[in-house]
Amino acid sequence: MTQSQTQRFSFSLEATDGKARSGRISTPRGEIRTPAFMPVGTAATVKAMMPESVAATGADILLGNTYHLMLRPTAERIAALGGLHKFMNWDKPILTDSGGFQVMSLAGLRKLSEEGVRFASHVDGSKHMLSPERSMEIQKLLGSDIVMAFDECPALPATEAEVAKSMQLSMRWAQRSRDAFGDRPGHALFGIQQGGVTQDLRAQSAEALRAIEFDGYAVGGLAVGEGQEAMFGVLDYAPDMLPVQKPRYLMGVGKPDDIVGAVKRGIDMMDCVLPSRSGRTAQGWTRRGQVNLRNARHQDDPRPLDADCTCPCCAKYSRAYLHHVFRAKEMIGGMLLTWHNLHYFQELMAGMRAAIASGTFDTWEAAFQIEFASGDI
Ligand SMILES: Nc1cc(N)c2c(=O)[nH][nH]c(=O)c2c1
Ligand SMILES: [Zn+2]
Repeated sequence: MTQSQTQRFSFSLEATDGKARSGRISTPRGEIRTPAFMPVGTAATVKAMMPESVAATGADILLGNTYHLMLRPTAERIAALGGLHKFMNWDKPILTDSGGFQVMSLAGLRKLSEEGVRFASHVDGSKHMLSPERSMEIQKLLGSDIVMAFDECPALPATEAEVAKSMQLSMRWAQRSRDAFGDRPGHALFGIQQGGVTQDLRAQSAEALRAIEFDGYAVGGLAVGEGQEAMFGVLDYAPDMLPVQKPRYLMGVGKPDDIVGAVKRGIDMMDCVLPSRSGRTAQGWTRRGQVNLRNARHQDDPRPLDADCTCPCCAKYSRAYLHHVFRAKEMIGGMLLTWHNLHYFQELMAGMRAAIASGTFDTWEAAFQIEFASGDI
């Protein structure tokens, strides 16, 4: 039986180097090499990219947003059309978030209660209810391979008492998510650790999640404006509170240096809109830092964005061309630069996986930090 025909969800830890880990997640729809970066496919598309192009960048898995898909075209319609993989022509693994985070950040008229969140759609104002049970139902209808528990991520600033109350609600919702998810061979349910920047609350959350038992564990409540130093401060201890043999997923991260720092601290999976959102706004990410292609300095530059990059954008198009098409508001600008950014993020992950496997992560990281900070682009 080939790996892709496995009927179970499993994680094998293959190498460690300090706290950094490399491994493989096996799912019925294929393997996920870790550490892994997940492009965000919000409304059943990674914006400006064909699915084949997303796969060509090296992505083994992508993320779908439950909040957006439940509102439009609805989970029931996607299920009737064969599920999210068929609907968006992506046959590799998909992780869906629970919708809770986006309801609180995007929806109108939100009312939070023990039951869940009542809200008005940002699309048409229609009224909806999202609960642990409804979130599990939606993610099952979508057919996602990795389902996220329904949680509440407190907005900053928040007092420790508010963070504690929110975390305790999320742990009750985690149990309800587990109960509603049921037994679905080949599909995984991940719990989400909360607790803000308070170590004791993080420990209480980890203990509660371990008692419920999940197939993987996310570190939530970060990348919400706390800043890199505070985020790393939490990551210095929070991943260690989670089961060693299960995947650890840091939600919503991040810039390349955030990602490297998270992997260094034991994170296996991440997702972020940054590379695709940046690609549409003329912001290129490279091994030597970030570059704004709308800047006039590029208008006569025949060089590729990154001469060391093997993506189709850098292979065939100049900075001058990218500058022009962004200035002219041509669609191809976003297409090319999104492809480059996603390619670079996957190259970053591949570099870390190889460095961890060969026990040279510290050397690799030191070289990354010097080059990334150089700004020589
Ligand atoms: N930065 C974050 C991004 C996210 N999508 C989430 C989430 O979906 N749930 N819970 C979280 O704490 C969270 C944090
Ligand atoms: Zn490139």
